[in-house]
Amino acid sequence: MITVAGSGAFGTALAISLASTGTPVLLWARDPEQARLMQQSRENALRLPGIPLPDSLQITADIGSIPPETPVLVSVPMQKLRDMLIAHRAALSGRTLVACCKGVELSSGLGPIAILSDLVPDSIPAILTGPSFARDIAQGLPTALTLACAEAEVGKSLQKALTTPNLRIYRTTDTTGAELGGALKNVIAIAAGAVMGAGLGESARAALMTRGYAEMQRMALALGAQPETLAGLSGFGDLTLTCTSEQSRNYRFGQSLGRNATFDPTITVEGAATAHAVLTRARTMKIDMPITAAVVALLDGTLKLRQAMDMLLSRPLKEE
Ligand SMILES: NC(=O)C1=CN([C@@H]2O[C@H](COP(=O)(O)OP(=O)(O)OC[C@H]3O[C@@H](n4cnc5c(N)ncnc54)[C@H](OP(=O)(O)O)[C@@H]3O)[C@@H](O)[C@H]2O)C=CC1
Ligand SMILES: O=C(CO)COP(=O)(O)O
Repeated sequence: MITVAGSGAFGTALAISLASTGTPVLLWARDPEQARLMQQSRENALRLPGIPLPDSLQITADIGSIPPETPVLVSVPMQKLRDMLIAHRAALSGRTLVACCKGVELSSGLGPIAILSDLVPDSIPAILTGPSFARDIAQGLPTALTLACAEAEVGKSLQKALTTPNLRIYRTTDTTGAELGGALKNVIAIAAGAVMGAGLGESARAALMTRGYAEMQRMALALGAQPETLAGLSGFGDLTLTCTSEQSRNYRFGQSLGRNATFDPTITVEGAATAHAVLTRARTMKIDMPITAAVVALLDGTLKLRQAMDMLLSRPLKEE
């Protein structure tokens, strides 16, 4: 039995994918009414409408019903992870916990692995990340993700348990690289969306993605990540997906910034809070992250898009 805690788009998609092989899967939704509706209608009409839930997928609002010692995929937005763990740590203790979120916590500057370790110290923390849209996974389209766990044997067993015919899992012990790749690419995706929304062109986007990747590497390597992890699915792979697709909420949010348009505040946009958290950390560590700084200035309204671009373009010329 595998449990997914969090019935958003990604949690539901992972639960559908795992259950599609016949594996018993429990999906926990915090809202009893939503759980009842999903169990009855066999659909997550709120987050993944139109995709049926397989028979071996059961929905519950009772987190205490998760069988002991089985792994739990924790799939809530990054800025909600702490509250969720505090509320439910008794039910989650003593097991492998796989964070399925991308970001850096604004209040602490920590990533999901450190938060899991702090709040549920008797758990084994891991992270599942990489290029994938929830709808693609739920529809059974081919997808590859990275599973990072510092305990190599636990990582191997999770890799096996989470692989399906359409979902190929690679593993690493580099949790720092995996979580930073997934967090930082969302900030660059906002910038890429802004550039495209403002009509600055695909050449500008390619430049931004490449220099954004350089920026991601500077921060991640300084924090101990392996360069191969950044070059893999969780870094370069997810950067590519998120900066080039309107399926991405971070990208669409960036587009709306570029167009000076409004964006539905209820939509999860991980890169916004993460940009602020990362810039604070970068300043303390004296790491140059001009694109992240430009995104923060756009978000805070201290620069307009054209001014942010001028700031990036007028930086001193240097070697690549
Ligand atoms: N969507 C995607 O394509 C992908 C998403 N991800 C990552 O997955 C993570 C989750 O995103 P996603 O599923 O899309 O988000 P959604 O916005 O679709 O859903 C968020 C879910 O989190 C739940 N939630 C929020 N706060 C809490 C809380 N305190 N306790 C319990 N549950 C809570 C919400 O419940 P409620 O409905 O009751 O508010 C909702 O079910 C993000 O970090 C994202 O980057 C990764 C890859 C792909
Ligand atoms: O992380 C994702 C793709 O890998 C999903 O991106 P968004 O959160 O921008 O929709």
